[in-house]
Parts: sequence; C-alpha cells; structure tokens
Amino acid sequence: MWRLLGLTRPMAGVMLLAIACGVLGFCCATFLPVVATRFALDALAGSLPPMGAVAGALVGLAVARGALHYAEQTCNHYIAFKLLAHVRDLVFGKLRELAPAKLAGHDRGSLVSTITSDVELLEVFFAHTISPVSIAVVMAVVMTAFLAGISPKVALVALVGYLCVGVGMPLLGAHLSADAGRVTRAQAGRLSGIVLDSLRGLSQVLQFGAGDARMGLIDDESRRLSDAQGRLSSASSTVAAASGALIMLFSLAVMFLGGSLVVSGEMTVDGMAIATVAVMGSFGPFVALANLGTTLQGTIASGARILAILDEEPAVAEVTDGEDIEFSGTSAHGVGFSYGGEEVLDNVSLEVPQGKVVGIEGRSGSGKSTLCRLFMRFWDVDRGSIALSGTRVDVINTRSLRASEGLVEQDTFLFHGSIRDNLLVARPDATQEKIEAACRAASVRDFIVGLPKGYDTMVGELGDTLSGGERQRLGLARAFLHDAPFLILDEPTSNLDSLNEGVVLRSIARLHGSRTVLLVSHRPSTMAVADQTYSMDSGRVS
Ligand SMILES: Nc1ncnc2c1ncn2[C@@H]1O[C@H](COP(=O)(O)OP(=O)(O)OP(=O)(O)O)[C@@H](O)[C@H]1O
Repeated sequence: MWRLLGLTRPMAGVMLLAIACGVLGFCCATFLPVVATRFALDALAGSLPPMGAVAGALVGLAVARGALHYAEQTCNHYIAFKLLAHVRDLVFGKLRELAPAKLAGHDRGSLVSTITSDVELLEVFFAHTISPVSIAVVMAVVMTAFLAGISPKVALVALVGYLCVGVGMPLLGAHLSADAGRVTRAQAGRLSGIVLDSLRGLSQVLQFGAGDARMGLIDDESRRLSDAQGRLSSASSTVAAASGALIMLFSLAVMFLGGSLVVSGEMTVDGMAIATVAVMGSFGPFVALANLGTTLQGTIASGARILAILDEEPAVAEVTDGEDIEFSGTSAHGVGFSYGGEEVLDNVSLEVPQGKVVGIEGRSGSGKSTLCRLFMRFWDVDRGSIALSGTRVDVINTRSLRASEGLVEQDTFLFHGSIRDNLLVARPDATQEKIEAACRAASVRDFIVGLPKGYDTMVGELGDTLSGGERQRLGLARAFLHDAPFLILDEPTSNLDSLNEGVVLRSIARLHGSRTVLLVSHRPSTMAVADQTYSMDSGRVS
C-alpha cells in the first residue's frame, strides 16, 4: 500500500485539491439541512430573514455541493487514469526486460489478467481510497469541533459513531470477506489461464474427446470464482445494512442525549435540533469508507501482483552502454548452460566464419535450439562465452546485437493483422520490391499472390487454415527481410515438402558470401547446403 501511495507523489497537488473539494462539498451537504433548520427555528421565533436570503443560502449550498463533488471526482479520476497509464507503462517496460527467459515459465492467463484487470482495479485505490480516507479524517475533525461548540457530550457520541462507521465497518467487511478479495483476483487469473489454454489446445481437446473434462475444469474454477465473489458481495451487503443501522442508531442516540441535556438545562432546544440534524447528515464521508474492507483487499492483491512483476529481476539485462559491432563472424567457446536444473550444454565450442553456412545436426533434445537462443542472448551462458565479431554478446549493445541477428524458430508466430503487417515486423520501412524478394526467397510469394487480397489478406481471417509450412515460409521471409548479416535458422524446412525445401535451400545457398548462417536441422537434405556441419549429442558438440 505504501508503494502504491508512493506512485501518487507527483500528483500531490491534484490530490490536495481533490481533498479540499471533497471536504468543502461534504461541508455544504452537511450544513445545508443545518442552515435550513436554523431558518425554521428562526421562523418559529418570528425572526425569519427575507425569503430571498433564505432561498439564496440554501440553493447556493446545494449548487456548491454539486460543483465541488464534480470537481473532487474529476481530480480523483484524473489522478487515477494518469497513474494507471504510468503503471501500464512500467509493466510493459518490465515485460520487455523479462522476455523471453523470465516469461517462459509464467502462466499466460495470469499475466494477461495482471496486465488488464489488475491494473484497472488500482483505479479503486487511486480514485476511491486515498482522498475519501483523507476527507473522512478532516470531516471527523470539523464535525467534532462544530458539535463540541454546541455540546461536548454530543460531539463525543458523534465521534464514536464516525469511528464505528468509518473504521469499524471496513474492519467488519474485511473480517466477513476474509481473503475473498485475494482469492477472487487469483481465481480470475487462473480461470483466464485455463480458458486461454483450452482455446489454444482446442484441436487436441476435440481429437482426444477431452471436451467434458475440460468443461468440468472450467466449471470448477468458475464455481470457485463465483463462491469468492458471492462471499464478497454478501460481506458488502452486510456492511451496507450494518452502516445504515449504525447511522440511525447514533442519530437517535444524539437526539435522546440532546433531549436529556435540554431537560437538565445543559442545552437549548435549538441546539438539540441543530446537533441532531447535523449528525444525521454528516455520515456521508464515513459511509464512503464502509466498503473499503471488502474492496481494498482485492485492490491490494492486484497491487501485489503488479509489484511482483515490477520487482522481478530479468534473467538477461539489456545492454545500452556496451559496444556496437560490425558483424564479422561468430563463435562459441566452452559454453556450458542449464535452465536451472539439469545441464543442457556442456563445453560447446564452434566457429561460424563470416559468409559461411554452418550446420548443426543432432537428435531431439540435444540442445540445438538452446544454443541458437544463447547466440541471440535470450539467456546468458553459465560457463564459457559466445562472441560476435570477437566481442562477447553480453557486452554488445542489445540494439546492435538484435540488428546483427535474425532468428527463425521452429514455430512462427503470426500477429493478428495482414500478411504485409506480419512481414513488416522484421523491417517496418521495407519497400514492396524487398518484400517480394524476401517472399520469393522463402518460396511463399506464389501462395500470397494467389490469395484474393494478396499481401493484404488478414492472418486472423485465415486462422488455423494457414498450414505449418506456410507459416514457416512466412517466418523465413521475415528473416530474409530483416536483412541481418547473421541468420540463425532453427529447423527452417521441418514443415516443408521437398519442392518448397528445394526453393528455400537454393535461397540459403545464394546467401553464401553475403550472409552468415547457422543452420539447425536433422534433415540430411537440408544439411547438404552447409559448408561445415557440427554434430550435437547430449549437449556436446563434435
Ligand atoms: N525454457 C526451458 N526451460 C527448461 N528446460 C528447457 C527449456 N527449453 C528447453 N528445455 C530443455 O532443454 C533440453 C534441450 O532442448 P532444446 O530445445 O535445446 O533441444 P533441441 O536439440 O533443439 O531439440 P529438438 O530438435 O527436439 O528441437 C530439453 O531437455 C528441453 O526439455
């Protein structure tokens, strides 16, 4: 909570304005009936001021109440939405640092839920917690001082009432909802994770008839979510009912106390009427806090999840004060690496001279893709070193490293958008000629121009109808378009038929001399294009 509060520091001025407007607004709301009572008492005594003054005072207070409440809400929401934008910016910046190594193990659904609904829930904290609490504290002081001027005993009873509603009710809410707020947040994340997972694995679910089991899982998680939500709403209804009852109780207490003080001569009838009306109308700022006990827990849970992401240390730190390189070949020396547990690479050394195509073959799981990712510096090596142009990758500026390398992984991810958009990811300023040349080299041009909308065909429209081979060739076209001097191709032909494989291999062969290629494949036909081939077995290279 302190750290979330810390974020509001640059907004302190607007926050003070919100609090000032809130206090003045509640003063208008509370003193409107008080002033009206005063006029009524004056009328009874036969000394009513002119009606114009009476109407002016009452209408003035009512209009001021509306305007001040509007100003308070505007300030609060200005602060909240500025801060939400700032928090989103921090979270996306952090995700960029954490990707891909630290995001590999994250539950995607939870992550999406944190980025979207958790950040949004902070609005409750920034717009509906900080200033209402401050306003309630100030109003408690103002009202107690005002009532003490009429009768200290009445002021004391009112203060106890304010504490019961403003402090007791949030505590009751927190007690009744227990950890339902935290559970609701966590459960919402789990549910989105499972739904996302089920959607992505839809064909497996259908193929193995796992629909009922999957549905059962989603039902169970939904039930847990609605149980937690049910506990939350039941707690807030109880709190709302109890608050209403307390307000009536304390108003009656003030009235009866006032009556007895009038009888004992310690208070005038006018004083009793004004004190009772003032107390009855003064609970607004405290009622605004009553539900904090149920809502704040969820908000704090969301804040904790966001802060946990912001606190996570990236596996690989971005380099901005290192060296820029001109690519002239790459090498690995004595590289050892594990993902945490078992060793995946052990003492791996290889040379990829400039302009050459170097192949790596080996059985599944021997660590070929891992080595590719280490060349990209998605992870840092545990032992040994990887260097580009003789400079260790961990001292090369990340921007320069990314500009020097292009990676085609086994699975090509296509963003929602047109084929052209997906290709331009690799090089936003590419001309149509460059796009065509890259697609021709990847043997995908004929497929694209054969589509009714050509390069403007939406990938989303195609959905799963795009074959594995077509996606793979689009991935290759992207890499060719990227124009990096060093291309890392991880199984670039695994989904291609021999005709398309032939076209792609001829394109790779044409790269000889102009680009350097590290080519991973288990296909002898693909390996034939390499100048030199390393063999990988159980994390070792020969
Ligand atoms: N992100 C990861 N976290 C933990 N372990 C991983 C991760 N990625 C890969 N591994 C493990 O590292 C080992 C090497 O995997 P890698 O993908 O590098 O092998 P590969 O030779 O490319 O296999 P294939 O030819 O099947 O793609 C495997 O045992 C794999 O389970």
